[in-house]
Amino acid sequence: MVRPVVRIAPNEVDVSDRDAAREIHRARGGFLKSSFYTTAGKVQSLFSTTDPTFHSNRRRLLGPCFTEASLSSLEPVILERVRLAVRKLGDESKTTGSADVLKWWTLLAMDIIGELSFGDSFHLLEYGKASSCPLSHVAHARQRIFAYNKERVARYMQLVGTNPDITKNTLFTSLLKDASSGLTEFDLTVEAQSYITAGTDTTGVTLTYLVYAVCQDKKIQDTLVRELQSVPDDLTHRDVRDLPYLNCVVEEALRRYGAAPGCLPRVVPSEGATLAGQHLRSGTIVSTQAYSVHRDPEAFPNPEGFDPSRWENPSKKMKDAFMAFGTGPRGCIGIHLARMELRLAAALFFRTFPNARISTKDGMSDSDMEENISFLLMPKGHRCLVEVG
Ligand code: HEM
Repeated sequence: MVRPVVRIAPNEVDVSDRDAAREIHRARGGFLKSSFYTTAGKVQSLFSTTDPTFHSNRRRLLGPCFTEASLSSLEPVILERVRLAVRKLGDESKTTGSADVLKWWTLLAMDIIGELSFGDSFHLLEYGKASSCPLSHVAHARQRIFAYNKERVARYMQLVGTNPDITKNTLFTSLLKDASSGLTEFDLTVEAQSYITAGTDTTGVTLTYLVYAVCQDKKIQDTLVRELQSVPDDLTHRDVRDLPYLNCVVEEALRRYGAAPGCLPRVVPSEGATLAGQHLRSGTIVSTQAYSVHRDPEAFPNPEGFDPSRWENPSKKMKDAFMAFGTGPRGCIGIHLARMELRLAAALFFRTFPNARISTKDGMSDSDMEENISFLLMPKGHRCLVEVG
């Protein structure tokens, strides 16, 4: 029997029960983010803050920028980047015999979030790599990156100030035009930086495993390709948003390979709590993980399998157990953006390359795709080579 509450440190338990997970993450449940999220220098962002008042104020300001309606005005930018990524990986496959989808999807996600934040992409897809631009040493050069992003935010703020009508829309445009938002250049830089961190590898890696999993199963690939034949070559999000099988593939990729499967630590509130029948003292750290909840065999029979058809008619148990984007008020603000990117990129990829297959060139094998999980998921080999010809 799987135990739903397991002690993993003197003051920390892992919780894998889906109802307990909902209880921990629900609105006004009182389980705040733990100090795990506190950043060096204690600069607070929507993502990192542990203060519920700061969080609800910031979410109220930033949330409306991420609705499906707001994102639809940004779709041309996203679509242009997705088309470029698919073209570039096709070119790479033609020239070298295979293309690394992990690389291209990561550059794609970073370019998109850069352009949506600053009104200008990082142009990483044009470079074909991240190492020749100032964002290369993410772990070692936080301050340099912050200064770089601050300058880009300042440039964009100046543009909005001098020429509001012809300035490209970004995620921040409405906030900049509304002086009452009170967000400063510093605040916007902090948020943009956290979007880049939260929205790049997550989307790039999920998309990579989606391609990998579909290419592993001919029946799934054929079904998806057949459905995509109904949409035009110059497809837009409207053409693919409600495609039933594509959406099943995206949901199953998020369930099985969502790139944030690790612990989301929270603190038990002052009155203590009983979770899955276990009483926990105030201050205990409780961590849920999508990894285990997504493998609950009661909700997802044959949980290790990749089976998009399970989403054709999802049960309440499945919906309750799904937490690829977290859940509740601290759930992912980028959920609609991520789903839009996943649908567009998966659709355009399999529409353009219906015969795509995982390469065996340069020693590429399933062991490259073994799942390395810390907070995020990353394929062990840091690559996923495909042949698309
Ligand atoms: C497939 C892609 C993505 C996955 C799997 C994902 C997953 C998650 C998860 C699990 C959380 C909750 C984290 C926690 O409780 O510790 C979260 C929060 C967040 N995500 Fe995402 N994310 C994705 C894409 C994005 C994108 C594209 C953005 C771009 C802005 C983004 C921005 C954020 C932010 C700012 C938060 C914090 C929200 C808050 O606390 O109010 N994510 N995401």
